[in-house]
Amino acid sequence: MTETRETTHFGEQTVALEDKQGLVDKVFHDVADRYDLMNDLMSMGVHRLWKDAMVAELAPPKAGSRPYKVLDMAGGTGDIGERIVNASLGYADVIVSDINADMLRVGAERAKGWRYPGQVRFQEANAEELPFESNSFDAYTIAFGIRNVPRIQKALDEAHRVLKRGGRILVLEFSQVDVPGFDAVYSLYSDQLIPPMGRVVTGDAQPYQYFIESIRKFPDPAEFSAMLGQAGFRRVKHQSFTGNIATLFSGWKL
Ligand SMILES: C[S@@+](CC[C@H](N)C(=O)[O-])C[C@H]1O[C@@H](n2cnc3c(N)ncnc32)[C@H](O)[C@@H]1O
Repeated sequence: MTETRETTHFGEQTVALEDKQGLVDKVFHDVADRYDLMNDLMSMGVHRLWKDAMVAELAPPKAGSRPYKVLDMAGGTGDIGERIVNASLGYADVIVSDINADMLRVGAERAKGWRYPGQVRFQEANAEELPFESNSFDAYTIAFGIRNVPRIQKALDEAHRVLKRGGRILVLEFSQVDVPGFDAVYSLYSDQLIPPMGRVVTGDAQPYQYFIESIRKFPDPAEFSAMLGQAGFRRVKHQSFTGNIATLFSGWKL
């Protein structure tokens, strides 16, 4: 009898579901030290505007009678965590959590120069199995992280579990560009320029080949919104940025 193993995609490749995380971890291990520089180069700095827009949508409080706790999952080098704390003028308590210790190491180093370094904690964790108590966070954010997680639905279920009632999830992710005219230019840029740029900056084109391919495999906004609904989130909505290059999803645990 032949055993059938569950498969998924790693970029354009089909891989066993249990192998994907190791492959993803290697990608981010390889690029960790150059990750922030590459983000600026690849997006020509625009990722900063999308991240600012995400944090503006969250609008974290600047004061209150109890702590405002945020889990920034797949938080990598801490861009979102820093922005949330700054937007709250140091009031928010943020855990930047990621499965990759190298990304967190770079983040912790960067945090030494931040305005409110004491308000951000870095903690290694897998989005699929969070080591946090149920009903413990006011907000859960994840930027450009969810498409890398092998079992996306499991991660969304976990996000719902750890949020308090009344808590909010925000997911920022790349999407398929389908604006006539712009889609061809964007495809050309993604396929022809980003991997070679990755080779020059990080010494390896492969991780950036994976980044491009993984964007193409990510569910479209309607499908992903349905997954948020399946996890229990309500009032799910999304907005697109820069000709649909990125999409911000929002949902509430009611
Ligand atoms: C493209 S980076 C995004 C980093 C950061 N949020 C940002 O916007 O710059 C994706 C991150 O997802 C993390 N990641 C991948 N799989 C994960 C998982 N199962 N659990 C937690 N983090 C994961 C990677 O280690 C990586 O740091």
